[in-house]
Amino acid sequence: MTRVGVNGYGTIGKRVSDAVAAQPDMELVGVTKASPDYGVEAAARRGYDLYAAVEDRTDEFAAAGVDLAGTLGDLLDAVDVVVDCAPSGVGERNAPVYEAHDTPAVFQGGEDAAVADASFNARGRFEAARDAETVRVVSCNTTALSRLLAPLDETFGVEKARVTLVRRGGDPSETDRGPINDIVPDPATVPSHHGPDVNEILPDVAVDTAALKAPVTGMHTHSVNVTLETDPDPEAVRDLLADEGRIFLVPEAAGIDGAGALKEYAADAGRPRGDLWENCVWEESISVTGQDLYLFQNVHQEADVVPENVDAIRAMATDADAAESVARTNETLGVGLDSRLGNGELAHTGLTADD
Ligand SMILES: NC(=O)C1=CN([C@@H]2O[C@H](COP(=O)(O)OP(=O)(O)OC[C@H]3O[C@@H](n4cnc5c(N)ncnc54)[C@H](O)[C@@H]3O)[C@@H](O)[C@H]2O)C=CC1
Ligand SMILES: O=C(OP(=O)(O)O)[C@H](O)COP(=O)(O)O
Repeated sequence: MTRVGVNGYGTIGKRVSDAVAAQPDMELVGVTKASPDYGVEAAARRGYDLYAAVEDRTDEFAAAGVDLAGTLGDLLDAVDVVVDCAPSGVGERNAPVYEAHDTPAVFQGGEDAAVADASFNARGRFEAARDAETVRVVSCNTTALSRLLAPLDETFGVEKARVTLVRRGGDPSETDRGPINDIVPDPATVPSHHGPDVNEILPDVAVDTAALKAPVTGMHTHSVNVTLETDPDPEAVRDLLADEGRIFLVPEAAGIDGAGALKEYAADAGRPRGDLWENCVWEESISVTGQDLYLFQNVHQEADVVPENVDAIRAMATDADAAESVARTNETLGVGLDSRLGNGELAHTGLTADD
């Protein structure tokens, strides 16, 4: 049983906590909060022990009537692995604390690659995390690109990938984010961090990325062009991607035309928080002209890194190999939406079309 703590209970932390708690081979020892806000209620409802992320703020919790099991240091001493889900850049500041407690740590993609011994994606770089003291799960966009480019490279060879990322401005709960009335190159320079970050996972894949931010909160959208080393027909690409457990081919017949309908579909399928853990590749967008493949994919930024965090913990703390870990994570969370509509079964929800 791997004992896990989660430091930072925000968008990613609360999802990683639930995913860890669902694993039969992991125990969620507790989560930290930086302040006694509404997140405290969510943790309490799930029965998670609460620790203060910042020692000198324990009085705030007492004043709000919130019971604490201890502080971050107590949590670190009680776990085999801590998952840092603090805001971007704060993870780097937390790193010496983890080291002082001799606690292996998983960081998130908002941190620079240098924060950890290895960058991680289960599809491309599981073994790199084996026995590492520190691992960084790459960002949501980088995770999605790695999941897509790894099988394309293995099967058809990637000569060069060019990706334009239209990033959501902020998460739905982030009222202070933007833009609210523009589409902004972000960064205006090329490449964005995503291409070099993909190379932390797939060092031999040539990839250029350019990124913008748009006034939406639901999902990121990628416009992908990959020059392959062969010229497969679109059917072969479709079949390849359909076999990837963490890619959902959005079927044309579903009438799903954007992030709003995708999120509605996920909620209807019984997904917690309407989460889409998979890359959502628009099936009808898969086009091949000679060696050039084109497609669109959507990425639920709040969710796709969650199964990767679970696998990163397993890679660091157990002997499980990539296939075993991914299968177990997918099974326990219910990752893998069915592209065939109307088959009377809503993927992995336990619901049937009659419910
Ligand atoms: N939200 C997203 O779309 C994604 C975020 N990430 C990365 O995940 C990390 C976390 O991001 P979010 O969950 O979005 O942030 P968030 O702001 O939603 O959550 C961070 C939480 O950490 C708490 N916190 C503040 N100071 C802390 C400290 N010193 N120690 C521990 N916790 C502290 C905050 O109160 C908050 O509850 C970042 O590195 C981010 O780049 C990665 C993929 C997607
Ligand atoms: O990891 C993410 O995006 P990224 O892959 O564009 O860095 C998350 O969506 C967080 O991005 P943010 O830094 O815009 O909050």
